[in-house]
Amino acid sequence: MPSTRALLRDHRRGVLLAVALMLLTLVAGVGLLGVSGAFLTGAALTFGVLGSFNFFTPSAGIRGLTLARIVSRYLEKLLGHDAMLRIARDLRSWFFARALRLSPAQLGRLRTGDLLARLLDDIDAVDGLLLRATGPLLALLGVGVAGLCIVAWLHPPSAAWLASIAMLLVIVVPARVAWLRAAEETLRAQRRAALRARLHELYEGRADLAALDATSGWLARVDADADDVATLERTRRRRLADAQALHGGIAGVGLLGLLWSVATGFTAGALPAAHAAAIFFVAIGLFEAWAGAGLAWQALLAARASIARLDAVAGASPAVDDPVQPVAVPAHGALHFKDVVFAWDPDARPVLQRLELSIAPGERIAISGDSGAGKSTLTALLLRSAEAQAGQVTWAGIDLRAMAQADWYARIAWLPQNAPVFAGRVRDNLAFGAPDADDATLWAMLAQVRLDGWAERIGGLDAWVGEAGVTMSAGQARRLALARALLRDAPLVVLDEPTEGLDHDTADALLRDLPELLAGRSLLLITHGVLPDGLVDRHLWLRDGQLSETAPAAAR
Ligand SMILES: Nc1ncnc2c1ncn2[C@@H]1O[C@H](COP(=O)(O)OP(=O)(O)OP(=O)(O)O)[C@@H](O)[C@H]1O
Repeated sequence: MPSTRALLRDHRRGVLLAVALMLLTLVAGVGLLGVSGAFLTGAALTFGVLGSFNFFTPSAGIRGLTLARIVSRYLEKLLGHDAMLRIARDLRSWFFARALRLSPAQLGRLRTGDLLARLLDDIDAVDGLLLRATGPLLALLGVGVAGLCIVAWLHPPSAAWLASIAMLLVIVVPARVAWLRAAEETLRAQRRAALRARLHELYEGRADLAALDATSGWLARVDADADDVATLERTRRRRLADAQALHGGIAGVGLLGLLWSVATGFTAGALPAAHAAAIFFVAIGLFEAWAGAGLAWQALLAARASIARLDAVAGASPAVDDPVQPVAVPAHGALHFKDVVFAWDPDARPVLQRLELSIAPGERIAISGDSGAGKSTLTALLLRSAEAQAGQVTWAGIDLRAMAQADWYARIAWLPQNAPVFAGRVRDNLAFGAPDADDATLWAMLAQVRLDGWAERIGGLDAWVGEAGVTMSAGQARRLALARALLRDAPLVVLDEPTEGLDHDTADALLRDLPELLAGRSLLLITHGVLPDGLVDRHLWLRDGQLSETAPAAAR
């Protein structure tokens, strides 16, 4: 799906139906006014001369138009909301899926709150584009053309006057609310996103901000952001109110002119009284309907600004893409980094420089190195969230770039540095690793990571753990994430600092148990710690972008 507009086009049938009903409602409303006006005037003028006025045709018309208006309004709301909700649903899942293709580094350039604003505010502005903006504008045009045709048929001079007033409204109203305001709408969307991002960061960092006594400073920034948004909203509302006032003024003058025009026609004998009244009331109906144009213009502008924001994320090319015809990924194999060069920034010094690494099936390797040496970068290449500028990474002799990402992930059990604990049951947190594992397997794994006592205490596999593991210690959260990774039946296990947050004895015991937990699978262990004898076959050190078997003097 290439763009937001393309997705909207997919819903055109439902939207067109709703817009047609919108038009029918407007036409019925304006027609009702015209026919009622003509009917009452005709009836009043023939009062007492029964039989000289046809009551039946207009009263049937009134009943028909009233009914048509009620039914079409009901159906318009029903179908319109249905179409809008479908668009919102599809837009959200489409945007989410498109954003997920981007690498963590690409997404990391956006603030989470900004991403959230795109997912909520911008999609809110766009899902109603067709039914709050373009649809109403088309319907207003349609009812205008229909009304003018009827008036032209009854009395051409009045139609000419009405058309001139309509032209004036078409120029004045958008000029006040919409013309040259695109940049302001973009700014408004950005400010709203900034406010949401600031609030999100306040929530996420609330404990640190409180501990540093910085909450009030942060709240002041939230207030400043909120003021910015409020100022822009006020300006927008003022413009809309101005446009409505202009509309009211022009419509008033238009109606006076029209009164004069129909009165002249009537006195000249060119226009029957009932027709004069019909023209006058049709014009009232049209002006009332056209009063909605300002809001529709504003909605159109806001939606366009939001479409640009959505497409900026959804249209971005992922740093790493799947090949057109992916190669099947063998279930077992050796992993090779061959002559790999990688820099996060093309102008910066490469983090990895002609790096060589091979892990044979079942081999266990540890990699250590100073902070910032490039250990996580190495796992990023392994996980294909970044692409090497030179050299290649292969599995069973096949370049990872020839594989579909999802197929390759099926071969890896990965424990990242900041592995999350999800709000849910203990069972849910483990099930990501092995959706089909039975309770006995889950308990056995909990015992192996020494979490069985904790799980029993809190109520077993169905006990609830709070978001981000708030009900757990850091070490428990780490072990739960480790259990999740180890439960995954994959030939290559990649553990980034598995013992971080654990006390020395627990860490040591866990590492000693690791060979048994691996059960013959390959291991790439990133660690700063001291390893028990026999855990790994080779311990490598990452320095200056290359791996060596020689430990730095400080580590010996
Ligand atoms: N997404 C990124 N964008 C730009 N630079 C990055 C990115 N990730 C890491 N770097 C840079 O690459 C270098 C290596 O970082 P990396 O995280 O791989 O080190 P590390 O060895 O894992 O460190 P630590 O032991 O502290 O986790 C650092 O200089 C870091 O600033």
